Amino acid sequence: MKIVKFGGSSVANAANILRCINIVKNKKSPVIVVVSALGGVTDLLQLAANQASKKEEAYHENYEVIAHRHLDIVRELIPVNQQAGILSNVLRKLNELETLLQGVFYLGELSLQTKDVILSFGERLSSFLIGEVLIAQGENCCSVNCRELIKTNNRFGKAAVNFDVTNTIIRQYFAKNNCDYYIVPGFVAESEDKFITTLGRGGSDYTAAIIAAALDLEEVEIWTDVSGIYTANPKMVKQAQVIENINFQEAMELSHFGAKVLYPSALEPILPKNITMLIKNTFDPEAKGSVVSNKAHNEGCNPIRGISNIDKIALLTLEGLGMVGVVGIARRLFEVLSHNEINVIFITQASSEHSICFAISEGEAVKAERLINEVFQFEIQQGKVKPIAVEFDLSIVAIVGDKIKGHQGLSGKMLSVLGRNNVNICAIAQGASERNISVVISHKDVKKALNTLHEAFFEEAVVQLNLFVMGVGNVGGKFLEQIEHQYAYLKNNLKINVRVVGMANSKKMFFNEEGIDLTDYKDDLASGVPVSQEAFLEQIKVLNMRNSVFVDNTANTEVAMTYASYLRNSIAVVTCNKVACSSDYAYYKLLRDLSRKYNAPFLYETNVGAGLPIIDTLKNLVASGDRVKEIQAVLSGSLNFIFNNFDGKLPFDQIVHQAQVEGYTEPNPKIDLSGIDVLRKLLILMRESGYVVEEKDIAVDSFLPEACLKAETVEEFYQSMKDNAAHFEALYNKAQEQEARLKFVATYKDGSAKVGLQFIGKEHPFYNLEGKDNIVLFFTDRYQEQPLLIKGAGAGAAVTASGIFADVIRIGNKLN
Ligand SMILES: NC(=O)C1=CN([C@@H]2O[C@H](COP(=O)(O)OP(=O)(O)OC[C@H]3O[C@@H](n4cnc5c(N)ncnc54)[C@H](O)[C@@H]3O)[C@@H](O)[C@H]2O)C=CC1
Ligand SMILES: N[C@@H](CC=O)C(=O)O
Repeated sequence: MKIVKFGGSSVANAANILRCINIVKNKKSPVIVVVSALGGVTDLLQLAANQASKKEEAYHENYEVIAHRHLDIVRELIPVNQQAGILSNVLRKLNELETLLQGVFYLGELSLQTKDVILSFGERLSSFLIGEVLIAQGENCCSVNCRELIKTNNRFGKAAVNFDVTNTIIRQYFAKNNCDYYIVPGFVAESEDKFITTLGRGGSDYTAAIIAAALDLEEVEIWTDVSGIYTANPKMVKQAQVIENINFQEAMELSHFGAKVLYPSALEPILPKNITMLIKNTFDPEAKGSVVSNKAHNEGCNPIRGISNIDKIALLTLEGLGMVGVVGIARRLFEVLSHNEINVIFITQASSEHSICFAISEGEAVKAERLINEVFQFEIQQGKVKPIAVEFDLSIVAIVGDKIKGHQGLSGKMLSVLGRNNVNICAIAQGASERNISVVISHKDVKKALNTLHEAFFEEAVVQLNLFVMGVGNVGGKFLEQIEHQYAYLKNNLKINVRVVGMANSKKMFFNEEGIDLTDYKDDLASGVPVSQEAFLEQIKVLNMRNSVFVDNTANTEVAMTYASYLRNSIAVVTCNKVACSSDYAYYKLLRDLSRKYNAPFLYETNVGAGLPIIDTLKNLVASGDRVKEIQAVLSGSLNFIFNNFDGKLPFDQIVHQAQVEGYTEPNPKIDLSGIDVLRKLLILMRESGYVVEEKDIAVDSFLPEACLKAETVEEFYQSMKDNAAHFEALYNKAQEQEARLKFVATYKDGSAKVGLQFIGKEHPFYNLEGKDNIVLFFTDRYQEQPLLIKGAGAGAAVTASGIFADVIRIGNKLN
């Protein structure tokens, strides 16, 4: 004999019922088929009953929906010539239901006992219909009256089964009947006083388990709408996988903590008898499913079997100095909850006994608050205990596994991955069984927490980075191109999965939680919504994704001023925009402090020398105790390019334009030519060397004529260069006369810093600096005679983008 149980979604409509019948008929008979109510009907019955008890006429509309759903199934699945008798039976049951609801409406009262009768109609109707469909198909099928089979006490709503009586009745029933199929309504039972009772949440699974245990069957099949118990809720975690084998305790723990595939009560009868439970998908019968058994599973070495969550939780804290060492506080607290049937999901108590903290379902929090404050009224008046504190909008997330107890560092790992992603933990508990570690967190963080933990415990090999890219121009565009090109390499070789989730330019912003397709992001971006810095950050906060990185590829001050908000939300910042690090020292310091405080990387390697490893090298020098005493550098790729190419033949402004077209200048080339860009870079190098300096501490010796300096727009700037062509020619000629080359040099020595154009002679190491190259010489305590020298291409979209890319990979490597 076999036993299978179909959940509500499996029997939600005619098509699904036929699927179930197909599954059943593929099994060797006899088969006991336990069914739930049609999907959604129990909720509708509950709603209608509540509405009726509040004298809301709307209950009738819900009743009508219930009636039609069942009548439709008769019409769709029973041949017309056989419908009459079945329809009249269904209508009789529906009339009974309607009369009951009317009674509740007139009385304005709904007892638990009446509610059980109303709810029982769901399973009674579904089982009757499914039995009749099988009979109509010519099968030898018995419809079992579950009230005769399962006997309980009178605790309506969640009756306790009398196993002695029930087991005997079940054995006798199946011994004396000889059907191929037995259709049993789940969830419903009868008290010894002959009242209808129900078995509580997950009652149909429980019914199947009770029958399987009574008959000593080998296995119970639970057919549902998912392919088994997953490592996490697959609706929240895309990478969740089915757990093919799991033991009873782990399954119990996971289901207690919200894995809704089965309810812990369903395991109780089968656990002592070692009956296996198989969880299968009605909509994918070929999928393997999950086997729940009493076997220990040692395959692999992952001590965590799954991660689950319970939402809509409230956390209540009773605290006060008057609690310390006083016997009976906990008893009084939990007694009042128990007397009022308030289920406690999670408890933790500080060893100081100064407070007890526990979690219950949010819907019961207001009632619990009132009851507890009444119980402790005296202590509260005396100031010994504070009125109970209630926090709403919380969830519990638990990691579960039998082998947790044998592994060190799992709670540390759990807390650190959550902390790194800015998930605040309100309370922590590790069950005495050490089979789970659970934390209470804000509901808004649940998805992120589940994904982060899943990544850490199940996908350790690959870390996911979620990028939000501001600025997709010259540099930003190349950056996206490089990501697209390197995506597979990063995933396969570095185990970093880079996904661009949001992007913006100065007009529009666009988000796609699944990752933007970088092959044609331009259309997506054009279809986006108007950008604002606040809205961009807000959307990132709403998405609340793990390992989020904000990448600034603009030259914009407003954008630079948002970094603090990102870091405060534990969102890493990578930037090639020099404005933030060269603004007030206080802001630069704040950003570095926030980065440390919120464990959110703040990386800006490309601020000096584009893709050259200048800042990282400097950081390492300083961190290892070296001291920078002198800096000599050519830090402008565009100016180096311009003076290398200006030979007095082509006008100066045309060479500048060429540098801009090649992508070496700032969006506004005046920033380069006025020396501001180089000043910013020197300022950043000095700050990275440990000096507290401001912009005003660096002297700028500009080579631009007054008119160029006064130009307000890019067009005006070009015009002014054209107008002053003679000035630039004169500079060139003077250099020629001195057999020198023009280089825009940045220097720092003995507390004095300056930037300006210099005539560099042949003997100088800067003389042969080619194209758009940069060079920097660091004279330090350790590099006294021979400076540390870094040289190479210092401007250009591709090299800059690769510098930004390197910063992003640094973040990924740190997480891996
Ligand atoms: N070109 C180079 O060699 C190097 C450039 N950089 C830096 O790269 C940054 C970008 O330079 P390019 O790509 O050449 O500039 P670009 O002008 O080509 O691109 C700037 C992008 O930022 C966007 N943007 C501007 N203001 C914005 C705002 N308020 N909100 C949203 N988006 C905004 C623009 O729409 C555009 O997509 C600059 O900060 C520059 O200093 C750094 C190192 C080297
Ligand atoms: N405009 C800059 C580019 C890099 O910062 C330069 O010319 O060096």
